Amino acid sequence: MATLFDGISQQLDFSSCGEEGNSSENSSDDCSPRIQSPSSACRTPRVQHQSSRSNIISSPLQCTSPIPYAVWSKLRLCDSPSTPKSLLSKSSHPCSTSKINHNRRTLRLTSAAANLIQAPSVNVNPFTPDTVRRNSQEQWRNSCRSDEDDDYGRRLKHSLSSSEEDDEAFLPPKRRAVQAFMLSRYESEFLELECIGVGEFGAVYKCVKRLDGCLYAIKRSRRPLAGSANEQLALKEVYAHAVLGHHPHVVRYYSAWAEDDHMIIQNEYCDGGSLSDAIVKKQLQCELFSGAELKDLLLQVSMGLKYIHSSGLVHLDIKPSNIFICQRPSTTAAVEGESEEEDDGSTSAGVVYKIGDLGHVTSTSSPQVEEGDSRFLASEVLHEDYSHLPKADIFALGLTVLLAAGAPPLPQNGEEWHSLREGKLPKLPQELSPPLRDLLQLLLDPDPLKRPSARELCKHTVLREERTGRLAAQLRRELNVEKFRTAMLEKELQEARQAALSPKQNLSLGLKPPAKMGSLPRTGRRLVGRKTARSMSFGCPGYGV
Ligand SMILES: Nc1ncnc2c1ncn2[C@@H]1O[C@H](COP(=O)(O)OP(=O)(O)OP(=O)(O)O)[C@@H](O)[C@H]1O
Ligand SMILES: [Mg+2]
Repeated sequence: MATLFDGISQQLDFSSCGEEGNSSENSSDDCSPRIQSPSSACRTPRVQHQSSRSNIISSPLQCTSPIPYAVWSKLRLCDSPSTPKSLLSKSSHPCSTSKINHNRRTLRLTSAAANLIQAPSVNVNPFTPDTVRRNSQEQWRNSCRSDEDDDYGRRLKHSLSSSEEDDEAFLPPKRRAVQAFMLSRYESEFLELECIGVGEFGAVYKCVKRLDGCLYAIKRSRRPLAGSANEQLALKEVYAHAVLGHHPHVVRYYSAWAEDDHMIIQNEYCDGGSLSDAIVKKQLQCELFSGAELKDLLLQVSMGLKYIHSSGLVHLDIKPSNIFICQRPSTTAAVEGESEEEDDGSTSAGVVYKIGDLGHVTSTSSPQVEEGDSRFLASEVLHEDYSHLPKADIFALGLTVLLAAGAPPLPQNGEEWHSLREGKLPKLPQELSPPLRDLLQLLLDPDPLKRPSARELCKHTVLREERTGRLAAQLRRELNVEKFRTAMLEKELQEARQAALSPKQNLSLGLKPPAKMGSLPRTGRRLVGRKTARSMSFGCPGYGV
């Protein structure tokens, strides 16, 4: 088995993706202005052998237990008693009907055969907001065009011809024929639109799911996983997502599976990119996050952390490139799932921050610490004191907010690194309000016990005052509307009383009886045809009949 993987890994060439040697040194969390075109920087690492190894991973009860090699092996479909057989039998069907013989030449795809393996087209979800659909349409068209241009067939042809020798060495001809006509789950279920990011662990692609027509972020491990440290990280990420469930400030997880010895994770697509991207963008525009925006960021991420910590887990890799942004339409009400205590739904900036990249998550009770980015590492964790791990996340959050406030790139080690851990804040290009500055100072306190917990941050007056002010303004507006409505009702009531006193007089004058009390139209309430659907059948100009 090991030899087979060696063979396969040699064929999976990611060197053109700009991913090799992507250490934290050149990671985007430096937030130094640099423009990177992800699509040019990373060409899609296509799976060259579309093997039957594809499986959904179930989360174990103990999410941070060590994962032995044997567990990973079980994830492979070839070894699984159920899925592989069904997949293989499905995939072998077109092979047997098209009578592919095992001669090397006939393995090359004819256009007819390429049609057989054509991936299904993409459904359009009628519930997708128009803006999302419009933005994606162009990308879909481009992707479809390249598919139509036989790009996919060409890729498969190439993969088949370039890997023939390896196939010869490792696979019996019959299986090779079956594999040639297998579509990976990734290819058959998703249409890849673009590469949106490359991290230490994997590359992330913006994809549309063919079935539901919605956008997803699909993360694919860069290197084959078997037996590697990445295997642990990949599984940790999946376990953590599965255990955590849904929270508005944690990137939502949909599914994960192993494919060709690579882990694939399907997550919610965050249309605003990462906080790191947002910081770079601001720098390029010579702008800074305002005090209110910084407080909003701090509060929202604290809410996500509060949820993670209350589940007995810690993130251990909080940094700008692991915080994602979703643009929230201004009309949207409270974020689903947030309690009133936490969020009144009046987020000023119209963005929702979400914690993502759960590859370093571990449990607080039996921690297995895989240190994250050293620039954000709390001193106590470096010294292997794991007794206050949630406070390490708070420390990293403090540095993250400082970067958003315009702090220079963080040191990886050396004197400056230590000085930050002694509570010396870096110089900022803007003057923060004293309460916010003091709060950030507290987040970076060398003593983890002095740092506030995520729960405390969620209730902190410095962070909540913005929201409280906005909430008060909103309540004032609503109160004015209600006052106006009451005044109208009182007027109506007065008219009704008058009419009741002299009904005969009204009749003799030919006046209509007054409207019933309380008949004042309320917002969004229809008085006529309430039970029927709205229609425009009056031939009004401007409306199609
Ligand atoms: N859900 C998402 N929505 C939008 N963009 C995303 C999403 N997930 C990841 N990205 C983009 O991909 C980049 C890398 O993602 P991620 O942090 O999950 O990978 P990683 O390999 O674990 O990174 P690292 O270990 O360097 O932190 C992010 O910085 C971001 O630009
Ligand atoms: Mg990351």
